[in-house]
Amino acid sequence: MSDKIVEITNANIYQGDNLVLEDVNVTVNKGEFVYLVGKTGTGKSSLLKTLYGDLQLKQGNGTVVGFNLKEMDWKKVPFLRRNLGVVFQDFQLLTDRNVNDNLKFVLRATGWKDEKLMDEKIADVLDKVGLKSKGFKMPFEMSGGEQQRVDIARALLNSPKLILADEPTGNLDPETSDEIMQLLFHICRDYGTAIIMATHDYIVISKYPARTLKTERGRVEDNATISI
Ligand SMILES: Nc1ncnc2c1ncn2[C@@H]1O[C@H](COP(=O)(O)OP(=O)(O)OP(=O)(O)O)[C@@H](O)[C@H]1O
Repeated sequence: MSDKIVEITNANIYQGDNLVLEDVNVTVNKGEFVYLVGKTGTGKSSLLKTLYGDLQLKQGNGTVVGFNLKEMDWKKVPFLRRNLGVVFQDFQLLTDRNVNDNLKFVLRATGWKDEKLMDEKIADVLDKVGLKSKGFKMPFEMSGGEQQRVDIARALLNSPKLILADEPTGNLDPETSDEIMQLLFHICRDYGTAIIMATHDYIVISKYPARTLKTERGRVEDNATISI
């Protein structure tokens, strides 16, 4: 695979019959951190959904972590998902089981079988997000920031080259947001993981500046200047 983790060219992105984004051209390289901003309803989630195979790319071309979105047989979407990590605002942890079992559930669902290897992998990702001793906690016993760390740990399980994060600090107070941003930048810098993060939080962007894509008037503007 080249250093291009995402390459979208001349893409039109639809929700049903509605054209949401026109002539999208975006390339993201290995280890790059990219923000995705834009007013509510301008297509940030639609773009992310296209990248993780939740919305079919009908027009234009797109490659994500080596998968061709246009020619991809939809049975291959699970394979695409195994090669990228997705982090959401609302954590989406299974509430009936502890952190270890949440992570094991994902490993099993993505084809892992060896218990020892799974336990090692879980210990590794929890260590990476600073939750080494928290594997036996239930989600409801954890703060919002800790739950978001578990969500990030889950995204790291299959050593993805790309993490897509949809407003990962949306439910967090400023201090906890800061910690999550430091963690995401650390993952990006130290493991070479490309990260695309949709956000409305311009304070976060000003504190942690990076390339910014903006959805506006049906287009994606690259390296947009944003005003706070
Ligand atoms: N499942 C759907 N079916 C039909 N239209 C949809 C669907 N999801 C979103 N849309 C429409 O597509 C457009 C883009 O929505 P999208 O969720 O991508 O915007 P967004 O920028 O992510 O918004 P937000 O910041 O509120 O999350 C909106 O007009 C929305 O109403």
